[in-house]
Amino acid sequence: MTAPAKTDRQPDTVKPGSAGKVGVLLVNLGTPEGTDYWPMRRYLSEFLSDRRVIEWPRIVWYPILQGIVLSRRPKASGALYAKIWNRERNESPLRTFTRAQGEKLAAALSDHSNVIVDWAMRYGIPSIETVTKRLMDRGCDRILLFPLYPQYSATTTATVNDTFFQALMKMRFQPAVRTVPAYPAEPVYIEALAASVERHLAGLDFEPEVVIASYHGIPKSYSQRGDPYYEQCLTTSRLLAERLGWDGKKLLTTFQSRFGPEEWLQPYTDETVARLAREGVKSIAVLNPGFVSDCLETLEEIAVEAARIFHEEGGENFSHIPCLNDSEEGMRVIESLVRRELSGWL
Ligand SMILES: C=CC1=C(C)c2cc3[nH]c(cc4nc(cc5[nH]c(cc1n2)c(C)c5CCC(=O)O)C(CCC(=O)O)=C4C)c(C)c3C=C
Ligand SMILES: [Fe+2]
Ligand SMILES: [Fe+2]
Repeated sequence: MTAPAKTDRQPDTVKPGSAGKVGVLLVNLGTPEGTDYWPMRRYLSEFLSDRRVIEWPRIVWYPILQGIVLSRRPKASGALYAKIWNRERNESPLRTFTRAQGEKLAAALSDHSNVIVDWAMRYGIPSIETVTKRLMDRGCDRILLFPLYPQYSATTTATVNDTFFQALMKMRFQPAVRTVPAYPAEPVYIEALAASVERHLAGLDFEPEVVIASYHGIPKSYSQRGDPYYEQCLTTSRLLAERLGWDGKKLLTTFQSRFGPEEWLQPYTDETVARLAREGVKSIAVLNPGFVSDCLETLEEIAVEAARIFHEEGGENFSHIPCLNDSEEGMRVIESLVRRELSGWL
């Protein structure tokens, strides 16, 4: 009898499939590790080097990024992050909420012992690659990737997907994958937004004359070249207004957080807030339907800065309506989308 032939084939280091588990990977934008110059610079550098975010030719953009933006912005942005920092945990609110969403989703799916939930950040840590490998090391041979953006944009959803697939490109033995699509018109999302607005307004001691749905902006040129983000924001606002029984004068749609010299989606939130106050509107409320979690852009730019502008221009009552975060309604949205997209895998 001859001995079996020796082979030089080695098993892959990462072995999906050993336990037949299903991973759910929640991904949000990202956040700095601290508010000082260097952590801020590292974060902004990774973020603003992303070609999905800044589409300018590298030969034009890199000298501006390295020479101007990364010498000034880390300090300025760091001071803003410091205003909203979660000092108890020494981290940004975006990280705190994303972790809570992961933990609550894991608890909600505990009826399925083969599901593992984890979370990652597109910029900063934990990175998508690290957490994808961790899920596979824990036995996941299937992964559902959930970019936490209700409206699709190449600047957000696509760059999360790209980064996930880039991590997979390095693997010989890949897991099976699915991605959760954007959900601008999902009834469970519209209902959650409406319920959160109704509850928040019921707790105020004033009735806002106008409510603003303020979304993060993108350059107008991206929209003109086919990014569906603008239309998806308008869809969410239209369905929310219909559900609340409001007309287009009661619920306005605006865009915030513009960056750089280009024109961004309009109308701008800061200009709208100032105009309303100058026109004699005394009471407004602002919600951020495009943000799954409260973060710098909602807690500072809206709840602090937009409120300051409104008061400075003669407005009297301003209220920021929190994002869905890890609230019961917010978790209902995340859980129901995950359950739907896992169908056939559970
Ligand atoms: C420079 C271009 C930017 C584009 C395009 C952009 C799109 C975009 N961003 C979000 C969500 C978030 N952005 C956040 C912060 C943030 N965004 C930009 C720039 C662009 N965003 C910068 C430079 C920063 C950092 C802060 C600053 O220096 O101003 C955040 C908050 C992160 C946190 O830790 O709190 C979120 C969330 C969306 C949804 C979007 C396009 C649809
Ligand atoms: Fe942004
Ligand atoms: Fe901002």
